[in-house]
Amino acid sequence: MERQVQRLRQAFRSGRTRPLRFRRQQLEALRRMVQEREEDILGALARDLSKSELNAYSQEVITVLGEIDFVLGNLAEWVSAKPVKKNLFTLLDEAYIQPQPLGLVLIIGAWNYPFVLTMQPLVGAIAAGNAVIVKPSELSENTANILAKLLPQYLDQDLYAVINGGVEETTELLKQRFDHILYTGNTAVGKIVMAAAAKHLTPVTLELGGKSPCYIDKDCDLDVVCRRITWGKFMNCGQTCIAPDYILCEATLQDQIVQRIKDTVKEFYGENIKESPDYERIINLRHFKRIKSLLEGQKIAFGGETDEATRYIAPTVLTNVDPEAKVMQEEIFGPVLPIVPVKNADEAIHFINEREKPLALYIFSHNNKLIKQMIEETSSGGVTGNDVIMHFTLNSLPFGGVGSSGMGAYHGKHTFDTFSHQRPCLLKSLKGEGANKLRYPPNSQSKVDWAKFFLLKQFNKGKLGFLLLMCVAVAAAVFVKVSPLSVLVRRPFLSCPRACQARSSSPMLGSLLL
Ligand SMILES: NC(=O)c1ccc[n+]([C@@H]2O[C@H](COP(=O)([O-])OP(=O)(O)OC[C@H]3O[C@@H](n4cnc5c(N)ncnc54)[C@H](O)[C@@H]3O)[C@@H](O)[C@H]2O)c1
Ligand SMILES: CCCCCCCCCCCCCCCCCC=O
Repeated sequence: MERQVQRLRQAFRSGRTRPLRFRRQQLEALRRMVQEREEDILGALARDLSKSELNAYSQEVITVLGEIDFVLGNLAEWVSAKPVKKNLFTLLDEAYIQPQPLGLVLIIGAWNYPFVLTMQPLVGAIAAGNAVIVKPSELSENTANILAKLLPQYLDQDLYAVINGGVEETTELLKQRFDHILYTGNTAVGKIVMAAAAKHLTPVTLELGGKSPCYIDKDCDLDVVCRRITWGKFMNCGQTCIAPDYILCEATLQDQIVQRIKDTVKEFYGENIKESPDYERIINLRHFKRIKSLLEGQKIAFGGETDEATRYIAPTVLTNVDPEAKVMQEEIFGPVLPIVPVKNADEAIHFINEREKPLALYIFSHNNKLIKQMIEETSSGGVTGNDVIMHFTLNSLPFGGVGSSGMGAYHGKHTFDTFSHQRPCLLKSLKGEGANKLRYPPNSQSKVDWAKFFLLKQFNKGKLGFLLLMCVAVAAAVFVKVSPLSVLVRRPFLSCPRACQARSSSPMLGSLLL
């Protein structure tokens, strides 16, 4: 593994990833891979998660293709130097920010959306000019294997690699030095990743999880609210990082919510949910048993059916759930939706703020002021008002967590920035040395006074006008001193009373002028 890491790092040092043309070529090749091998990719997702081709395409493949197109359309602008505002000391200099690749980066993916959660970060890492190692989750082994097979067929093998494996291999990999690690997975492992990265001072982006609350205000259209919640909660059999984990609402709304979700489940998945191609399965027996155990002692309003042989758990809603119940102590990450009654929005805000910062927060209300108040008075990785999940799909929004739900963010240009060093550049001339006398020893009160004048923002309009005039004078003085045309202007300028006045007010400034 160490040799593989060194090989990629050497390839990065060749500088091959820096030209825009190369990066575009690799992204176009990645797009070709997704298009040409769509069947293989969809087949792997079906075997891993029982995802239908339509769901796998609309939830994962389309996101990756859209990201590639978006990045290709903007990359030339992103990689360009960005001129910045200057101050009086740098007026004649060139000042800009140059985005540069970090080097060799590591992307560790999770199993629930195994294609998009590895490929979407990869798009940005390539766009930023890095060499990349992708470590897919071993739990979605079919997708991991197809990535290991396909990526080398399309991308530069010296610069982009897939390393498969589980805890042991990932632990070994984390001993290596990377220039950035983007990890997607649970919070406990996120801490392991961060600890390993700290040994090399490697920056990390941690895309973690948590219990995403969903507050339903009494002033809303419950039919619409319950449709949207049903869609986002039971997509991928509830195995979505930003699925609404639990509902907070007034107790009087519970029965209406239960009935509407029940009706919507029937509309979405039919009478026999098990037969629906749109309803997936739990990833493995461990998670199946974990989720099933959360039902113990709970009042099941509807659902609750399970089948261990096929790892099926029916869409399930629990009512009057005790905040201390087991189902409220861990991220559910499955098709179980607890309802926890609260008196009002204020109590909901208090409930949310008493717990770890979630990855997402959802608020449903006709009252936009209330939605803004809840956003203002809580914290979460992201928010969607009057819907769920959808902030994930807008790549102008940085997608990430806060607190125990993660750090850093990606999607769109945010991925490019995550995998870039924004290098500040100031290019000066060797001319105009006179102006530097102000900063050279020996220091003096007048130098400090001038420094304060030039650098502190205590100007008033009069001072600013005088200052600009002085700048013109300094520029003219420099011109007079250095330009061959000075013979045409020296005589009148030298007789200028202001230059003499300035010289008397400060020997420093005077010497700058002449
Ligand atoms: N924020 C996001 O974008 C996002 C997306 C998907 C999932 N998630 C979160 O991920 C969690 C579910 O994923 P998961 O953790 O079950 O996925 P997982 O089991 O696939 O683990 C994620 C990655 O961590 C590696 N890993 C696991 N244990 C490790 C260890 N001890 N040392 C080193 N590496 C290890 C795995 O090999 C895998 O590549 C949930 O909390 C979910 O909310 C977050
Ligand atoms: C006509 C087709 C309609 C297209 C549907 C548009 C919305 C699709 C949204 C899918 C989003 C998938 C969520 C992935 C979350 C991954 C991170 C957490 O696990």
